[in-house]
Amino acid sequence: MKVLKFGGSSVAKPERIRGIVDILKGYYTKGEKFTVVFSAFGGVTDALIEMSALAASGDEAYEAAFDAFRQRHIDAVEELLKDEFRAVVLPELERSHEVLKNLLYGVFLVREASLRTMDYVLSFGERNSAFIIANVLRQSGISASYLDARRVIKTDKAFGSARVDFKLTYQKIREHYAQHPDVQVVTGFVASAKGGLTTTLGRGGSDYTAALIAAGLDASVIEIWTDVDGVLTADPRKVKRAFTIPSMTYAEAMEMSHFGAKVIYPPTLQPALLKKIPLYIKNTFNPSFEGTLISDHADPDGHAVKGISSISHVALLTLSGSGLFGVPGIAGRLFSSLAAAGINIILITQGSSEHSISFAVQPAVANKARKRVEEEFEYEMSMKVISPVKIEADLSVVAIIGENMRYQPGISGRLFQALGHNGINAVAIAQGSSELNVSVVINRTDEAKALNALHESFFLSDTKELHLFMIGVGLIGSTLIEQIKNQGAYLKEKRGLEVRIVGMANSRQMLFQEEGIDLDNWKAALQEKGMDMDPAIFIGKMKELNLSNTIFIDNTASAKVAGFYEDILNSSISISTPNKIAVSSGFAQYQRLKAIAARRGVQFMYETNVGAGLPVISTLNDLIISGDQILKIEGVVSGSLSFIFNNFKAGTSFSEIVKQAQELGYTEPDPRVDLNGLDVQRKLIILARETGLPLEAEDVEIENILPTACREADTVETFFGALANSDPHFEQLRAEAEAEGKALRMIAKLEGAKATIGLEAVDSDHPFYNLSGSDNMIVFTTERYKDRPLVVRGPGAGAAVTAAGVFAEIITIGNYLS
Ligand SMILES: NC(=O)c1ccc[n+]([C@@H]2O[C@H](COP(=O)([O-])OP(=O)(O)OC[C@H]3O[C@@H](n4cnc5c(N)ncnc54)[C@H](O)[C@@H]3O)[C@@H](O)[C@H]2O)c1
Ligand SMILES: N[C@@H](CCO)C(=O)O
Ligand code: NA
Repeated sequence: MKVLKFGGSSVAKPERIRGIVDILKGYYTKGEKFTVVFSAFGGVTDALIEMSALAASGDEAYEAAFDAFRQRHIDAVEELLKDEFRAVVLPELERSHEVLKNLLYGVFLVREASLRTMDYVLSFGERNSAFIIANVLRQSGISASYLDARRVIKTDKAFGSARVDFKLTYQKIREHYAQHPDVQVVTGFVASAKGGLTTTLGRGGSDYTAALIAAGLDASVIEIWTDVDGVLTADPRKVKRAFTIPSMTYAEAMEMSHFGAKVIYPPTLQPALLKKIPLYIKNTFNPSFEGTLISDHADPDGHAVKGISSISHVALLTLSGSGLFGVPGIAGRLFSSLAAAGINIILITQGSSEHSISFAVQPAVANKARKRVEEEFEYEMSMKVISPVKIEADLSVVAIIGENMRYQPGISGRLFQALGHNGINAVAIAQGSSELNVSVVINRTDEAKALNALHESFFLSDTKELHLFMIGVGLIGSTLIEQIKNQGAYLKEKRGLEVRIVGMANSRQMLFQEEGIDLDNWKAALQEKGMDMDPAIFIGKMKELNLSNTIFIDNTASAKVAGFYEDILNSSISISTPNKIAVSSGFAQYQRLKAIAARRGVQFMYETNVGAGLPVISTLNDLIISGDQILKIEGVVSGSLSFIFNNFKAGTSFSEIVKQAQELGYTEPDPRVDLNGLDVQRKLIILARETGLPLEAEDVEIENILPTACREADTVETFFGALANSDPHFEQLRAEAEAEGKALRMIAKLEGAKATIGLEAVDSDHPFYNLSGSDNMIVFTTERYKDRPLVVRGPGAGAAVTAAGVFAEIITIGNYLS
């Protein structure tokens, strides 16, 4: 025997009831034996409560509410039943409506709706629905009859939430079903007490009805039909990628429901649980879907963590002081005082130092709880051995739930890593030794981020979403976007990474789309839908969205944007940037940013600051961490200057070649930053700092090659004019070098603490002589690479290689985040 139960949402509309008839016909034609329990039509119980409340308050509007109730059921009959059935059902229904109408009139007259009266009023909801549906089933050819559960479910007289007399109930159920072999269509929720008084079973009552009948009949299975695909791994309103849990244990289901997964209310399923009757949660709107099986068996191969859940609003209270240590009875008094005040405790934690006990309650009772506890410990507080109770509000509890956690080390490590990498602070932690759930109290603003981060870490470790916020969509930025777009499918399929650009901005506009900006149309979207750009608002929005796996990308050359790094890192958001300003400004600032990133456990990456995509900074860091001593760093580190001098041959003009370098995307947004040595200086400073030298800009000697008129030009255009005037000067330098068989190279050098940048004419046997294109070449002479130095060489500027360097960092950070 199978017991099925359909909730209110499943029978809210006549067409849904037709769907149920199809499902049941399927069972029936297969010859399966079943009985089916119905809740009242969706919304009916609330309507009955409301009309009684109106009547009890003397408001005649109850009549209109009753009329609507009556009409709704008559409409359903007319829609679902043919004439011959209607002729039987309607008069019956009208008789019952007459009783309800009189009952409400009585309530109206005496201005009172007691729990006892209410139970009777509410019973009309389930009685109507089960009665109507029983007839719809008969009409469809199923041999079925209506069972008013008051005949079999027997309770005491605790109206509103009556206690079941199990022995009597099971006996009545067995007797009834023995005499009625056809399909019994049962009213959920209602029962009766001695003297035929109508009672109800309280919250989750129809599930309870189904469980009682299943237990009474030793049913093989219970199916709870609802409007979702079973129990999901997390609340789908907060975690978009939540999915159905195929199977779980009663204990797990119990834990999930404590944390607000509203699919079932497990206490009511206790009768079935005691008899180990398995339970399916099925979707009326997706009947072929497997749903969730809840049974006695832990699935040894299943996920260690079955679900992730949360309680959105809690307050944490802490009792602390020397008066707690080694004094028995403190916890007893604390919790007794709260119990006496009727305060429910959600979570408790005490460290073994016994210095403090923290417990979470609903925020609404936090002040009352504090007051009660302070009364209880008034003496100890006056003696100053216990401190006043501390309240922390605006908190949430998130929990991971699963029976198999018990057998697996590393689960809590993973939990805290996922929280930590997303910058979520654990305010308090609780785990019972049953190891069925680990609960963490966090700030409420982090709730959704925490749920998503945990969900990703435990269920989707092979697919992860990165959320990028990108300022600067010029040459490098737009190239990066193109690369992300082209590589998207590969990353998703092969690396399980879904890269979304959630925020983007140029100096004029900014755009946010939580589901990810469409990378085929980002330019138009930014222009048409973007709002006025303000970096402070951009960063504020990024923090407010508070998405898991957030990465900030700065593709500008702006000092203003770089000024926000401290704030961003402090918000536990990782950064990747080709912008050299932050790292090459004051040494103190460089150190501070590094320290903040380390403290917050986030990444601050800027490999493209030197040699663009070439592995220069990472190589240097590898040398240093492996204990090598850096003796000298020498290099051509400007891609544009390299290109310019590599291509500056007889018959060309210097200014023309600078223009070409600009057009090829090698130069800084203002090419003078390359020509005046500032860009090279920044790179040398960065390299020196990575070796541990507290180098400042003024410590670097730069040979200036740019004539004053060029340096002082107002705009980039006037600069090019001035540069053309200086062509003869550069031609003379070139010709002199060539005459000696040499080539001009702008060389940066760091030896000991001495940092210099200068234009040198190098011989044909010099390693820098043969550079071509925008090549950079960095030569590390170290204790281990002394006779033959370590060399990194290759194109050191250009949109594709630079963007690719940033892209690689995004992936590195993404891998780190999970
Ligand atoms: N070109 C290269 O080969 C190369 C190599 C390594 C590093 N870089 C660095 O990459 C960065 C970007 O270079 P690019 O060539 O793409 O520059 P670009 O001028 O083409 O683009 C800069 C972008 O930043 C935006 N921007 C500037 N200031 C802003 C502000 N205050 N707020 C918001 N947006 C702002 C602009 O609107 C534009 O979208 C620079 O820091 C550069 O040093 C470039
Ligand atoms: N303008 C820079 C880009 C790379 O940082 C260069 O020419 O090297
Ligand atoms: Na690099």
